[in-house]
Amino acid sequence: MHKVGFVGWRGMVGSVLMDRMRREHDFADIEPVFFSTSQTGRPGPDVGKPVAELRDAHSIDALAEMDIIVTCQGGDYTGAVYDDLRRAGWRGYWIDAASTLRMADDSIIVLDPVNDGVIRQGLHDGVRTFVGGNCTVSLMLMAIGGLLEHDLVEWISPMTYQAASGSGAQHMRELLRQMGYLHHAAGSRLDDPSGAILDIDRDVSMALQGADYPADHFGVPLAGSLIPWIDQAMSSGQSREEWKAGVETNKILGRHANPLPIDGLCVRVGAMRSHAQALTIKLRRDVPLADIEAMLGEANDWVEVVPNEPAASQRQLTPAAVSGGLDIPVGRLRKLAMGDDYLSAFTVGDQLLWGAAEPLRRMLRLLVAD
Ligand SMILES: NC(=O)C1=CN([C@@H]2O[C@H](COP(=O)(O)OP(=O)(O)OC[C@H]3O[C@@H](n4cnc5c(N)ncnc54)[C@H](OP(=O)(O)O)[C@@H]3O)[C@@H](O)[C@H]2O)C=CC1
Ligand SMILES: N[C@@H](CC(=O)OP(=O)(O)O)C(=O)O
Repeated sequence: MHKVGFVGWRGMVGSVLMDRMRREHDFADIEPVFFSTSQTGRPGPDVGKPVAELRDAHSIDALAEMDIIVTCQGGDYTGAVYDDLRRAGWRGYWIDAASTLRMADDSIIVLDPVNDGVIRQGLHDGVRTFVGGNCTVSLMLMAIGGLLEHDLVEWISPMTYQAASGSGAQHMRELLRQMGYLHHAAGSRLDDPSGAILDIDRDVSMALQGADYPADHFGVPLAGSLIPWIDQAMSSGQSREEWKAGVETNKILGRHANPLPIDGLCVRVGAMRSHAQALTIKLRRDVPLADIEAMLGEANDWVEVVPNEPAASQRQLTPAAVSGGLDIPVGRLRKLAMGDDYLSAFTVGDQLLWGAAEPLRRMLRLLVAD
């Protein structure tokens, strides 16, 4: 049985991964060993079988005993141990949620419903480092994999609406505090439907702009507003999150020689969990909408084509509808006024599942099954 070390299992992505693995009975087929950067010696989690106490996640010797390491601990941790572990001669498989190693020459970005062939070729070639993709990239590819499979895409411009959960647990808490703060600013006037809305609006606007607005983590208001920048600035004028869309998509698809142009804007909105994105897709040729819908729906077991109708869009194409599940709805499909080879799409997915934990879980299963 493979000895599998887990690091970062109690964080947000890690907890979702543990939950999925328990549900799918994945622990039955491995010998799990749990590590911590802060709680060495404490009891391990309940995974339905006895596990040893937590080991030190910074001990290269302890890590080197593993056949496979799965880490959801974050980029700083990967940066702190990965090179030392490899230099110590470790030849095991490293499966990582962090972005640190994504663009390394000797790593593969995993999203097997889209790039199973790339992953299997990599395994055959001796690749030992497998990294989950950026959440919006993975969710976009799950949604429009059908068009890419049929080589129908000339370029894509994604405009994202990313949830607070993409920034981590403390940011989710802060979003709720911000919502509560604004509700409090409106006060009991909310109970009077005939009251003057502009009075409420004035006080809420003052609260939004006031010095006491709770924004320690985001730095600026998210509830009642939005944030049109995610991650660091690049010299290209893109945010790093926007840069990832192009480079990661092309690496996932194995399109090194002939990369697809993919570029747009990434925006944080006041959704709790689950990212949405609007896509403008330039097709290589005019294809009837019914054919496009059929290709999208057949691409994998999780994508669901939503009819371009008000009620279905409002009910099914929202963060609230998909959070906690693996479904990837895609809708608002129509040809744009620019021409019949311009397609619009809107898609949403739980970024902690297909956007983070699920591709790692499936990579682990692939290694264990081999
Ligand atoms: N959030 C997201 O949507 C996505 C995140 N990722 C990537 O995944 C990695 C991990 O992200 P995320 O899960 O958000 O990180 P978290 O901050 O939720 O967890 C990381 C680690 O923090 C430590 N920790 C300290 N205090 C607590 C606490 N009170 N509860 C739980 N853990 C605590 C734990 O380590 P220990 O047990 O060692 O103390 C934990 O493993 C990052 O590289 C991120 O970029 C990738 C895709 C999406
Ligand atoms: N940056 C994403 C979450 C994330 O962690 O992305 P990455 O794994 O590419 O760093 C967000 O803020 O929504």
